[in-house]
Amino acid sequence: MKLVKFYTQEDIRALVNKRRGELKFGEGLSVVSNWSGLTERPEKYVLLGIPEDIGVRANYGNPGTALAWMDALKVLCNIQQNHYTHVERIMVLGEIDCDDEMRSASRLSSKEENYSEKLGKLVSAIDNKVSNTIQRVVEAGKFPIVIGGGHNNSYGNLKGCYNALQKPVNCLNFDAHTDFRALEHRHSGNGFSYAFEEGYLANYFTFGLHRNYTSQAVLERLQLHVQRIQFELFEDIEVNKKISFSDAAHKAEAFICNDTFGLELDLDAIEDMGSSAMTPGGFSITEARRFISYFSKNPNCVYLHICEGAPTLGNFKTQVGKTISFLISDVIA
Ligand SMILES: N=CN[C@@H](CCC(=O)O)C(=O)O
Repeated sequence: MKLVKFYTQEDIRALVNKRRGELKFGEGLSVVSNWSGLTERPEKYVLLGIPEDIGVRANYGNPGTALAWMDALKVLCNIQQNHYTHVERIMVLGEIDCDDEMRSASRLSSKEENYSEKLGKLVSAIDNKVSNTIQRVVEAGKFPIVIGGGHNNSYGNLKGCYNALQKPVNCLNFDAHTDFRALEHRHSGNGFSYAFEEGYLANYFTFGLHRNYTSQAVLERLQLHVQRIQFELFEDIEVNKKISFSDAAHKAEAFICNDTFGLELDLDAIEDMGSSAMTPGGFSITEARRFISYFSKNPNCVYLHICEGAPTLGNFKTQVGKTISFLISDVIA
């Protein structure tokens, strides 16, 4: 099983639009071309893409998340390299090899019997690749920045951390949805419920949950585990103003950040962002940047996953990659 397609320096340089007198980020961005030696590398952050949308399709959502990674990398390679952007802190690993699964998914007809379950099996195959890869990166003492892909990949991130660290980890999720759906076939709506059920996820906090898109069944499931699962509604933060953004963030921090945790951001939490579940009412890009910038710098944070971006679904195709690139640069700055 091939886990990762490692990128070469030439792959990265080919994405740069050179301009005389300027140094673009991609001109200084280093790559790691195999697993050996990762531990010795000086860069803390390891960038990795997951070009798949099978999890979203298996969750009856709109496809398109497979394209977010390359769009984001292209934009990142063309931001400026200067003393604020710190290219020396990050390296590119490459992408999870999803080719076989994407090919198999494209051969399935949505009309055929057990279509979603068949997609779910392909999602499980990607889960294995993601968890093995994250395990290796975390074991090397590095901080993975993972660009999805669907939110199904939260499961592989958490399992990989569990295997590397030999303990369940907490998770802080900036998201309109809990993705704590039923333990049916694997898809983008049950990454956290599966990780919780299988013991990889300890405490879980969803920041900015949309009340209109959370079923009563999910709310009751969360309530069963109130000691370990909490959320703050988007409406209470931004509409009713029952709690300020910073008080809600501090509540999440107290619940999650006193132990090892993963940080997840679903782009569908951001207003008008191209994503499977795009919303006209959500957080601003600047709020998302402030959140990720703050929490990713906590010493207990072990990875960041930015997911569900679907450039072709948005009003502004180029803005998904640019938003992801802002978020990556906020982490390393
Ligand atoms: N990861 C996203 N999950 C959401 C969104 C589904 C959708 O695409 O509409 C969910 O399952 O509710």
